[in-house]
Amino acid sequence: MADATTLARHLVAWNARGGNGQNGRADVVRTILALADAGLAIADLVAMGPLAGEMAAVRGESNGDTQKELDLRAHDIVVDRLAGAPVAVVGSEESDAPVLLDPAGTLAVAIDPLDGSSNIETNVSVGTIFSILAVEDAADPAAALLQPGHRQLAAGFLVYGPQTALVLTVGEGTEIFILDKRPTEPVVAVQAGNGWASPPPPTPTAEFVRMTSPVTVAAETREFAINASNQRHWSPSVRGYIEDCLLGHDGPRAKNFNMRWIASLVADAFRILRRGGVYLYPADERPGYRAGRLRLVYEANPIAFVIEQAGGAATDGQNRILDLAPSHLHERTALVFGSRTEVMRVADHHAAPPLLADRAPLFGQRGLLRA
Ligand SMILES: O=P(O)(O)OC[C@H]1O[C@](O)(COP(=O)(O)O)[C@@H](O)[C@@H]1O
Ligand SMILES: [Mg+2]
Ligand SMILES: [Mg+2]
Repeated sequence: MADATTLARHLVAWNARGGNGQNGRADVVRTILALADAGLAIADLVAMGPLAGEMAAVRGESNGDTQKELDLRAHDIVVDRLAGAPVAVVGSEESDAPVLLDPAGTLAVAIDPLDGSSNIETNVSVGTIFSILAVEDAADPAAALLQPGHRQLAAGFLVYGPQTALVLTVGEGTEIFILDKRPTEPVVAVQAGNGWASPPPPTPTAEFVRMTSPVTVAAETREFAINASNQRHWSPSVRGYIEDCLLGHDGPRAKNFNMRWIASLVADAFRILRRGGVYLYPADERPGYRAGRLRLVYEANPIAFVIEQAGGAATDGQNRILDLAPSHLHERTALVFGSRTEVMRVADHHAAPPLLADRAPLFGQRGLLRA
């Protein structure tokens, strides 16, 4: 359920609680509103699909990933909107080097302008992930992007799905806002002789409206998310964990599990926020995947901040994501997040990897799914 509070009102109240601009909150507010504005424009583009052009057409390559038309358009929209905010630098998935903006800006933004690019042409949810950090050295603003995730001032993501949703944390819990595009009725009273033949038309709006309560990730779950087509590349720890889930009621977990994989991190994260679950994108032995697939600075860190603030957990299998020190903007990491007890169980498997051949009726030599 939504309450009447808009994103702007929510942030103005947060700023007031912090002393109205005495501690840099006003700059964070302006930056979040600029990102929300970018989200509106990207949502419109996504909704147009092929009517707006060949959004899934491959246009280039950046940091080992292909860039599609919508990736680049989303990047341009974000940089354009952030140019009017107090932002010194943007570290984007779609740009090898950080993009320098206002030299007097106090903030750095790390961004995945369009997450879930493999879904663009399929009418499945995609999104935008963002992280806001303080610039500490005005002479080298890009250094701010390499702070560990626990130093994020704010983070969140947008999902362009059946609903356009904005998930946000400023370090005081996690909130969900839903885009409300219903027109507002005019407040002008129609009186005889006032010149109005009929009421003025309703004003179109586009407001993010807050859901009533902060979101909490269920501690327990029976649902996991992993790209199972990579099973043959997984480590014994990951195989052991997934095998236990697949054995269901008859296995060591003594309960049946469901599986979901949307292949849009934002959409999988949104589902986990709403009904629990665990997401795994582990590292594996393939070239390009040995440090994982997802990016620490603009994917894992903001998702981890949002999930922790909602009571969940996020690790690389062993270490807390928010404690990792990035060495470069496009660094990859393994990522496991979601329901706390389940994330801890995955960590237990990493701490004591099972002997695969001894224990794996599904994946071992004698298994149904031979490794
Ligand atoms: O295609 P795969 O290997 O299943 O990977 C899917 C994952 O990759 C991502 O699409 C990576 O993000 P980008 O689309 O921003 O590159 C995640 O959203 C998603 O969870
Ligand atoms: Mg992404
Ligand atoms: Mg992307």
